Amino acid sequence: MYTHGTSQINKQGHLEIGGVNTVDLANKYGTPLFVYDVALIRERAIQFQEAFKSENVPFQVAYASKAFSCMAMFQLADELGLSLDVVSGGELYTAIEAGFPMERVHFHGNNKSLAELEMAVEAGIGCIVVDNFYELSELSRICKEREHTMDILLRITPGVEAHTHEYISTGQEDSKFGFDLISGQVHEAVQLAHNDAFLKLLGVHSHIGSQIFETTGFVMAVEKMFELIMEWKERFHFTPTVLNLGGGFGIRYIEGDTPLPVGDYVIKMIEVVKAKAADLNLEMPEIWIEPGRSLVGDAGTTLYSIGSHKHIPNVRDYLSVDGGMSDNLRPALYQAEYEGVLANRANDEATETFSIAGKCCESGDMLIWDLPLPKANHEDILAVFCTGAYGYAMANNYNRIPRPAVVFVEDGEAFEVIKRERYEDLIRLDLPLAKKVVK
Ligand SMILES: Cc1ncc(COP(=O)(O)O)c(C=O)c1O
Ligand SMILES: N[C@@H](CCCC[NH3+])C(=O)O
Repeated sequence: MYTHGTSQINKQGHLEIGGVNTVDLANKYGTPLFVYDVALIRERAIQFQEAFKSENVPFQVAYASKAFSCMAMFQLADELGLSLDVVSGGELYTAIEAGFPMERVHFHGNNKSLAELEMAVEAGIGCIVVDNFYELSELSRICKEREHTMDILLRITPGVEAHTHEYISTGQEDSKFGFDLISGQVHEAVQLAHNDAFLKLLGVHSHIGSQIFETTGFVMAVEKMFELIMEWKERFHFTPTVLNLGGGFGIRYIEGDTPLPVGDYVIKMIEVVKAKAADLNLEMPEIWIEPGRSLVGDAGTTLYSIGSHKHIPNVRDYLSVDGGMSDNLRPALYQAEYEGVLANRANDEATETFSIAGKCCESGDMLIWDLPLPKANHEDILAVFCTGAYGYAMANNYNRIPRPAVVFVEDGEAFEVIKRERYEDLIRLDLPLAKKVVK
């Protein structure tokens, strides 16, 4: 079994996470169930922060909350001294309700609504990452009306293509995100923002993509940024004090995935920024990053109850579980791959090969193809690893399947942080047909 974080197999042969028996968790909270290894989240946050501290560089590590957001997660992020990257009014609202310090909130998004911008300004958040000209002018107006000065970054698409799935690659020229560099629109944006009375332009942001295993793309993005900085210095007398290099640090989902230790990405970024700043005789800027997946991804495990088994002679064995694309859209959306074990028989030898199907009414609702497992049936619990990022966050009610519960585990204790949806929750916003349909 792939052991990571605090996961291990206990004396009964059960998968244990955070010192808690996952079979007990499944019995107590039901399945599907997301289980988060809090110690692993802490460890990752500390590794990112320590890398910056070891190089004595001013920094912010902002948790990209789109990976998994709920009030308890935001409170944990606060406790860990992380900043918070939000991309919608909903994420911001969750942060406000969680009591997250607003000065450490950064707001992203390629189409923030006017109501969202107003909400962010009124909440007094720390920074807005401006994505386009429309947002720039509307934010300027909103701040002017309120005589509120807002710190901003400009998001640029540096023209760097990350080696990852095309749906999660964001740094290339042909992208919906940010100001384009090749056409020169970024210069116009810098000039406008720098001259604005109520916007304080701190610097620039780039996010080249997600699930990245190497540092080359980040290095290229930094190099591009410094070419721009020299131009802005000369043309507009503007020198950024903040460079935000985004997130995207990869994790190991399956054997063969080769992420770097998180500190290595940071050290490499610092090395190039320091060298470039020294070369060009510029002051060292603050470096901000925004990890999502690498903070919570492999800390999450989903427990499912196994149900039906379909054996097709000489073709395949399907084992169906009580969740699927409703709690993990990634296999259907990105052909993402996962590993899993039987949580209740984690030591048993894998003698069979099963393909794990979800229960949604879609042939594409497959969680794992060809998973080696012991002979399994409806009495078993399947644990799927590394579901902590973009799992619950992208969960949905397709087929009116209620979304699972989420528990945090640490030091032998479990805390429910999101309740399981009930059927009543599914119809909470439904309204009955107002009048009889006239035929
Ligand atoms: C702007 C921005 N920052 C940070 C992230 C977090 O990425 P990841 O979860 O891969 O670290 C994303 C998502 O890809 C993003 O779009
Ligand atoms: N949701 C994606 C990543 C997109 C990240 C946001 N820009 C995933 O599961 O890999």
